[in-house]
Amino acid sequence: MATAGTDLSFYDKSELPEAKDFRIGIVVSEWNNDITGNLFQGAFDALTDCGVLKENIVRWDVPGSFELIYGCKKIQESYDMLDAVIAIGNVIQGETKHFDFVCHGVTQGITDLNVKSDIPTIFCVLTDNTKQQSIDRSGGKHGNKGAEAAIAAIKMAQLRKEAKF
Ligand SMILES: Nc1c(NC[C@H](O)[C@H](O)[C@H](O)CO)[nH]c(=O)[nH]c1=O
Ligand SMILES: CC(=O)[C@@H](O)COP(=O)(O)O
Repeated sequence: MATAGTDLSFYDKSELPEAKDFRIGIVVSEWNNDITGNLFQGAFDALTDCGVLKENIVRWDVPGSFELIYGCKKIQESYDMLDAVIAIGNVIQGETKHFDFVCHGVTQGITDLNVKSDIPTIFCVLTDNTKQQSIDRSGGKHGNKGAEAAIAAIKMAQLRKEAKF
């Protein structure tokens, strides 16, 4: 099922766990910062709407999506009590194959983090053919993928919490 026809911002709070004690790290790429800024705001607003305290959300910025890998690794090492991390980026196809390598690299890197780390890292990286597709998915007609990522972060933090017992 494609994003088209869905609302990335939709969630039902009644279906979500208590989130007031969760601590969330958010690493944001500066490339296409108009888009990533909207994704961050969507994530932040959804997290706080679902009960996460503002003081329990920490944001780090990195130059580009490829640096999300290192940033997400280091934020986990720097704050040893995080319950989930959200990686926010926006990669848009240019003239060359660089898009393919950045997207593959970020995907593999964040996958590796989820394998090696005890803290879930949520993949909130838009990999779009056009700027309009990115606009549509960061608060436009398809909603905000940042909100979707926030809900995933809460659910995975709860899964991790329950898995400890
Ligand atoms: N073209 C985009 C990039 N490119 C930069 C890389 O992510 C990386 O910062 C650079 O190769 C240095 O290591 N990054 C994006 O996030 N989005 C793009 O569209
Ligand atoms: C994803 C990228 O690095 C890309 O946007 C850069 O553009 P170009 O392929 O034209 O160099």
